[in-house]
Amino acid sequence: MQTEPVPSLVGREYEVEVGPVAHGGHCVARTDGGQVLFVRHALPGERVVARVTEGEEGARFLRADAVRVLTASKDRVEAPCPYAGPGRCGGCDWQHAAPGAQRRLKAAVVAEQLARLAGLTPDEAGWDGTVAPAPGDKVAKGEVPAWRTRVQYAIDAEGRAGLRRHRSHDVEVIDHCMIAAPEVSELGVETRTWPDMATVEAIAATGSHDRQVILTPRPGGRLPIVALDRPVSVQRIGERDKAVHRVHGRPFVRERAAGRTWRVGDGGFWQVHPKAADLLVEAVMQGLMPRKGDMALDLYCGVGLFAGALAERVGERGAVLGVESSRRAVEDARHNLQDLDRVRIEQGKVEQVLPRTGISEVDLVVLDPPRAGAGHPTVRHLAGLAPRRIAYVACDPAALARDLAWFAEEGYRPVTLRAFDLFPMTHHVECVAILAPAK
Ligand SMILES: C[S@@+](CC[C@H](N)C(=O)[O-])C[C@H]1O[C@@H](n2cnc3c(N)ncnc32)[C@H](O)[C@@H]1O
Repeated sequence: MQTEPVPSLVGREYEVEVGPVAHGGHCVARTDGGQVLFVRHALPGERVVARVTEGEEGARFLRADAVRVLTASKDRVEAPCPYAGPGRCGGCDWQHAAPGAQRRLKAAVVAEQLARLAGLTPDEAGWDGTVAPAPGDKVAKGEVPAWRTRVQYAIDAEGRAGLRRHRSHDVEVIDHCMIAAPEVSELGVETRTWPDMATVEAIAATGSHDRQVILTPRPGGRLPIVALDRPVSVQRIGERDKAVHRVHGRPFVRERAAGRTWRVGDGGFWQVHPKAADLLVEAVMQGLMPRKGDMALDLYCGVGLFAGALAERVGERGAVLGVESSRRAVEDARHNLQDLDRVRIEQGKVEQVLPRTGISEVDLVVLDPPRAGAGHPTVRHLAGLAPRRIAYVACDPAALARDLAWFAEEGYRPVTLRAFDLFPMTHHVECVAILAPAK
């Protein structure tokens, strides 16, 4: 039996009242017929014409862009970036919101996720309900902090650099990204052509003069001849094997944070905002209050940032075990922390490594998982180790809230929660929750 195709609603326009902001940065609205719309480029309380970008009749929800604002929110500003707006660059989704409003929207999302997925009010989570700007970021209306120390440019068919459009492979060609750090813009990726490249990533390390450009050729692309305006390290990722070939310079950058230098190789995780690493280490250490002789875990440790800060505090009698799945990051972590005898780094997935360590008790845990969160088995295992405190660093408030619900089941509750705006002009937010036994 043949089924009728469901009619697409792409391109259909609806005049709607815009409701609250949701996880993912869009606002929620409803059509007269009751269908839910996730609207980008809108703000809560506005009346807009929303044009559907994805979805069909009867779908659980439709995605849409606000293409005309009929009644504007007082939080609306003219987008400072010429590439922002419906159908344009997918990088910044909140260029049209005043900086203070962006942080209030992020706070609303965190509060909603905590309530819905963990059953916690801000008070119960030990949170003052605010999102703090990163130190030194411009926060006045119309000002844009240039915070991105790592930018991955997509290259179009004509070899021009740009950024991807929202939920699309199309490239919005740009001549300047306003949120890119000046040291990234100075690399000149946007001002030259890259005929055989699929992506070009530009990295400007914080606190050192290291710069790196990582080239990923199109299938069959030539080994590029790279003549950038300044000497930088250039890598080329092999098309088939994903192996990295050094074209020029070093295969890593050195970042400075928490009083140490960190080697970070290609593809290795490092916080993008230049103030983030220091800020998060400070928040984690303030919350954990490590003591001499403590045994600590740094899970999802990357190149060893929190393990290093912990090791210096737990001293000779203490010990730190870091766990990280990326082989390259583990090599870097071991290199970065080689002067600290009491640190060990295990390579593998946290959920697999933890059960086989044989450790039955720890004092402190740092947990900094990717967007998916840690998950119930890891949370259960950690609670079984009876730590005095756990610091959970979260780039996704939904994953944090889900894991907090598991922690509650296992007898741990948040004592403090802080939220930071480490991704201005976008909907992303970073949280640090400190957990302790509920008693
Ligand atoms: C958000 S980063 C945190 C890195 C580090 N804590 C930092 O601040 O620089 C998450 C890290 O977890 C690693 N990772 C992802 N899934 C993992 C897993 N299942 N087990 C262990 N590490 C994992 C990633 O390679 C990445 O380095």
